[in-house]
Amino acid sequence: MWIVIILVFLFFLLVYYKFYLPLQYWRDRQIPHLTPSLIIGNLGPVIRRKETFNAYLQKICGKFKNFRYFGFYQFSQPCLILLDRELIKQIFVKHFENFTDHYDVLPKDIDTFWKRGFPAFTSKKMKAMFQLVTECSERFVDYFVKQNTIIALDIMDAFTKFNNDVIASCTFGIHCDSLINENNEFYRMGKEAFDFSGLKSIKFFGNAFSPTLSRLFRVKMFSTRISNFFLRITKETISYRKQTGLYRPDVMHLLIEAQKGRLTYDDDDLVVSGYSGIDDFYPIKPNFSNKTPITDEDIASQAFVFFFGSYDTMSSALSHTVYELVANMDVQVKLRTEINYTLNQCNGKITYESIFKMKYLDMVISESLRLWPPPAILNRVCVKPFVIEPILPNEKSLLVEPGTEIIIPVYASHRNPKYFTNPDKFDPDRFSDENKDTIKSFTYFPFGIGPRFCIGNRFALMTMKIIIYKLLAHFEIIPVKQTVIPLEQSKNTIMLRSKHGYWFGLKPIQDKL
Ligand code: HEM
Repeated sequence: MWIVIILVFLFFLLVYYKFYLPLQYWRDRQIPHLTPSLIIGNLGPVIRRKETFNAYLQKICGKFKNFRYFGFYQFSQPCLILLDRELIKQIFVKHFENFTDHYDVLPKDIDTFWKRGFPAFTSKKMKAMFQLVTECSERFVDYFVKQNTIIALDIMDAFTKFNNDVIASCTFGIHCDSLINENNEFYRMGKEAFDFSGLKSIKFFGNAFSPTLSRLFRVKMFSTRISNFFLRITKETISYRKQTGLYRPDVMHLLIEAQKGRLTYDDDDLVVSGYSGIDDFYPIKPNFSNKTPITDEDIASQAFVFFFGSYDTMSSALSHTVYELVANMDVQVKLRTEINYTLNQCNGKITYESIFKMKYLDMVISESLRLWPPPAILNRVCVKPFVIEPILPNEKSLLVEPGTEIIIPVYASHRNPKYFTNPDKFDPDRFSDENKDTIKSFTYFPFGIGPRFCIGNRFALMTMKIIIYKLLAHFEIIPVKQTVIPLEQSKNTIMLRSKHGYWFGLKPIQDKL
């Protein structure tokens, strides 16, 4: 009997300390916040699938629009959502050293080389990779061109295969043709690693929303089979290149050079990758040095980080761009005119420089990333105490404690009518030379902000531009019977996803240049 009473007492004590007390965090500090529910915090409408994560966050940001920040609970985890541009700048840029961490699903022990200024995507190195991406794009487009008929397809599935081939080629130096052979090991392993449905979704969202719980239950995101696969192909590649002296201008080459202590830096003869690209923060004078020896395991982890960073983001960004081109046929026609003009200028063979000179292509992609940013939020974790001094009436000084998560609601900011007029309208002209200066700083963040921005941003923009260019040069992209416009977001996932998939038709253009 006593044992039962003690167990019940301990249970309530656990609930009190682990689930009830943390939910008093913002109330105790008199910070504006939404009233949370036990265990799920403020995530109720998302968990109950009443609203999409994006729509919900956008709605509550509107509710707190007169504040610079507000408190939120992801399950029992208190976090701070920033709305004020100046505060975003302070935390993500000026005082970055207080907020160097972020929550993600990558194992914490991966020392991502970005922290040490690894020069993977300088312009010179990208120029070398341009050829590899172009080859993948040509294979992708040829696959459909050969069918010589109107093809209805789920474009996200096709882009996932395309991205798989690009990363396999540019990172690991492996040739895959995933549209033709979707059974290739690289594609299968990638699919398995990034399949966040079923039990994996609990792991994924658990880790993103409640790292403490994930640590408690020792959640492991990627199976040993997957880690072994990436380690094996890395070791095979390294050994093959060492034996044969093979040179390929890819990320694996750079990592092997770093391992040998021979990594070269180039002065960045900058070709601006696009409006969304983050060139200002790029570590042009990199300080990468291998103080500790780089093992094959380190190389495999870095290569996997690139694969991981690009996997969902690329296919999502490309699918939403295609969606907008179908929903806005006038934009598609205008973009094709620019493509045909450029093709004419460079005698039918695109070059690195010509791709980056295409202004309208850049405007279309920038606008698509505004409306549909693949990661809908950015986060940082406080590592050193930081004080947010009061500015507005009723504000108090807030001590941000280590461990507190800080969030920028990117999707909500990109659709905030205060920053973007008629925010739900797809309007590439916002990014025209005449208009782009009216976009306020720290309101648009498709690739993140501050020193921990997306290391692959230039590469992503280059790849997106090449494949959209190639597709539109060969096909009119049209709605088919499964196409649903306007796009309705799925409530079954926190990822940005259309409820009805991304079905479109590729109609060959007969009178090509
Ligand atoms: C359209 C495509 C992409 C978008 C929209 C995107 C966006 C982002 C964003 C928003 C972040 C977080 C930045 C921050 O917290 O400030 C990020 C991080 C990152 N991205 Fe990308 N990304 C894309 C493609 C890529 C590609 C192609 C690669 C690699 C080749 C890549 C590699 C990474 C890496 C390594 C990180 C950092 C991960 C970490 O430090 O934990 N991304 N990306």
